[in-house]
Amino acid sequence: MTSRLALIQLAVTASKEANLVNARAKVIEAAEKGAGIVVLPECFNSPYGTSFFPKYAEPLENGPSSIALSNMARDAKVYLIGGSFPEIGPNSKFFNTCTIWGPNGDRLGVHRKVHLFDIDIPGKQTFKESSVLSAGSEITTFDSPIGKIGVGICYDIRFPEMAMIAARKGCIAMIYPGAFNMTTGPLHWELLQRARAIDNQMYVAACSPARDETAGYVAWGHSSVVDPMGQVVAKLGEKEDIVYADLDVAFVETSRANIPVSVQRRFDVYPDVSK
Ligand SMILES: O=C(O)CCC(=O)C(=O)O
Repeated sequence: MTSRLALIQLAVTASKEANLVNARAKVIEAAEKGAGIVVLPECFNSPYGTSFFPKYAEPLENGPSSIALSNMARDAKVYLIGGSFPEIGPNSKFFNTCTIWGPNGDRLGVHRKVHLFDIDIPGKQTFKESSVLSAGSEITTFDSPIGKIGVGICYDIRFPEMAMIAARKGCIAMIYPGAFNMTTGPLHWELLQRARAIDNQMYVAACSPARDETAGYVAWGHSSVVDPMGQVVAKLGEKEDIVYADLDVAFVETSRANIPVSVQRRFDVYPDVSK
């Protein structure tokens, strides 16, 4: 069983309306090229930055981005992992939120970024999402025609537990809308995808916005797909583009059977890794 995955490395602008129009055109193009599962990047409809989150935030129910994403998924007849957008949620709290849509336009899942991006590499990259955002607290999976798929957002990829739990719940892929930067991108973007893929013998894909050198936060780009043996099977440069890869469930099964680490774990030795 296979399905073609498309990652849309969208050129995000300051105009939410223009971003939604561009995203729609690209989702339809990906579907015409045979994609059954389509992914948009983190903050696909707004610039990425704490000052932008409250300005661009919208509710989950009947906000312009949710309506546009539902229509895109329905009109293109695809499973759509709708990147993320700043959400104004319960008690007026802000979240970095990914919505997942089915080919009939129904919402299949919601992932609120669990691990907020708070880092400080002096002189290079400082960011504090927690100054504005609240964190989600759920591991998110949804059912696709080729099996369960897990969803995280960007910094979530640094936390192996999330992908491991998703894999142990039966996921065959983890998909991360993300926007690494010019410091951590070259160091860790691909390595983390390959690490999570090998840890769990699953496909891992990460979808970035295109690089905009004029933006306050410059995204690394390089949206890519890694297979269950840890090989990079598709990778973009930094410009706006779409990359495709066929997800093959049989390859997940063979990888897990050939190197059976998932059934060799010694939970008797490490029942709780927090200790
Ligand atoms: O982990 C990183 O280096 C980057 C994470 C990030 O940009 C994000 O979570 O939005």
